[in-house]
Amino acid sequence: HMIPFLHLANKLAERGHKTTFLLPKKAILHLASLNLHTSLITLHPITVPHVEPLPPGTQTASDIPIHLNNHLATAMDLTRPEVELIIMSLESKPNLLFYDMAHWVPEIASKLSGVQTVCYKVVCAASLAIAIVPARDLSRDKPITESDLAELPQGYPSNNVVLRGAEWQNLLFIGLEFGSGLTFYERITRAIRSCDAIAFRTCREIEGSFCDYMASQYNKPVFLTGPVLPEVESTTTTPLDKKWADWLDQFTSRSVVFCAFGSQFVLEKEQLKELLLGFEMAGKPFLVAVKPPSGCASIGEALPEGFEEQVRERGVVCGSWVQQPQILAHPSVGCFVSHCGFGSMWESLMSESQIVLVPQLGDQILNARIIAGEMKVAVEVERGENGWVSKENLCKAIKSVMDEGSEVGEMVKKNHAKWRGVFVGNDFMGGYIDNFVKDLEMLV
Ligand SMILES: O=c1ccn([C@@H]2O[C@H](COP(=O)(O)OP(=O)(O)O[C@H]3OC[C@@H](O)[C@H](O)[C@H]3O)[C@@H](O)[C@H]2O)c(=O)[nH]1
Repeated sequence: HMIPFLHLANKLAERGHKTTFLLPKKAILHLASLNLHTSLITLHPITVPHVEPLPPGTQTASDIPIHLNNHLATAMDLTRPEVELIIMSLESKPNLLFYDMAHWVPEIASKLSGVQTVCYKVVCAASLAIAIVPARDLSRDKPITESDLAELPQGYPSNNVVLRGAEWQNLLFIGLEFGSGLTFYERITRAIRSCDAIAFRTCREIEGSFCDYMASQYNKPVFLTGPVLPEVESTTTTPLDKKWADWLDQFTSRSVVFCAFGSQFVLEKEQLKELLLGFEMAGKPFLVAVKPPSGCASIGEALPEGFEEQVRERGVVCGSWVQQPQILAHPSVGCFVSHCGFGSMWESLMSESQIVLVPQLGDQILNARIIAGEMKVAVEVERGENGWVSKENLCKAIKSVMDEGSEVGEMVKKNHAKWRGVFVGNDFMGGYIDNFVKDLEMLV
């Protein structure tokens, strides 16, 4: 979630505003190149205390498997004294404090008169509206079941942007502990209830009704920042590494399939193998950048036998971080196979690639319902009954958007071009940020 906060700081800096951004040291190393206004944005380190059973040195969610995030939230809560000290010692008193899950930030703000707080949400508004609203009575003494969730909260504004059948299991985690004795539901509702304004990284054009629902549920103003993405071609952005630029350059326009699944999700080894066979089967050049699967120290251990030999001329599998926005902007890339994390969703919508979705977590499934189901700009890969994504289904989805003359491919391409025209035209993003700044000025 730190990347979109930094993108927002860049947009505020373009308009002359200063930000001090508190984040773990490791994240500073990773994100420093995204800071486009070093004179106005200070990346200030905080120390993440060790909490058992986290591996020593854990600093961010991408360091650990997702089931340990609960303990990382506890570690985050333990940074409170340091965060408070840093805020109190800033040269000039801030006007605004932005936070996400650190529900205690407004208590710090209350010690400084006239400081307003904004709870900034960088997942789709629908994912909060469907699960984390007062209309749901998810108090602790009642364990949450799939059937509790499957009943939509009263007034939820859609029958399409929903989960179906076993997909509801993906939301059961909201009833589990998420740091310092709070459930995820309690943490997020507390964080939202205590802010002065809620902000979403979304736009009215696709999520207006969900934002209105959140405003009425929490009785708070809701501000929208729009997608908040840097201009990839900008001279201030780091260019794509030569290694990848050279590799992509050898292929024809829009012929390469690129796959990435975000900063958190770790696949099972057998599922990754199956997906890789699906890429091979689709017959297009491909670049897959995913974390090594669970139980594997390196991506090499997870490759099907003889795979590297077989795909040598046209396929690469990389087990580390690549520059996703720059890769998506490369003219050889024609298809993005994505987990549909909210950041990747926006980056794919702004790109000219066809979009194939393999959503994993609850919010990603809702994002997929929005962009594949409602906007019809993407294709979601069909899963088997047990949740398995077969090589045949992945191959089918890729071919449906990449093969010349495919009706589905033509349809999503046309719809995507229409929406892309909205998002990149008429200073759409700039307009959202200008309005957001006006909203903030009214708040302070
Ligand atoms: O190799 C990579 C992988 C990812 N990235 C970048 O990392 C970001 C990933 O963000 P996403 O929101 O797509 O996905 P994450 O899985 O990391 O996010 C998390 O927060 C947002 C939620 O919607 C997701 O469900 C949650 O997993 C993107 O900006 C992407 O460009 C890289 O630059 N290189």
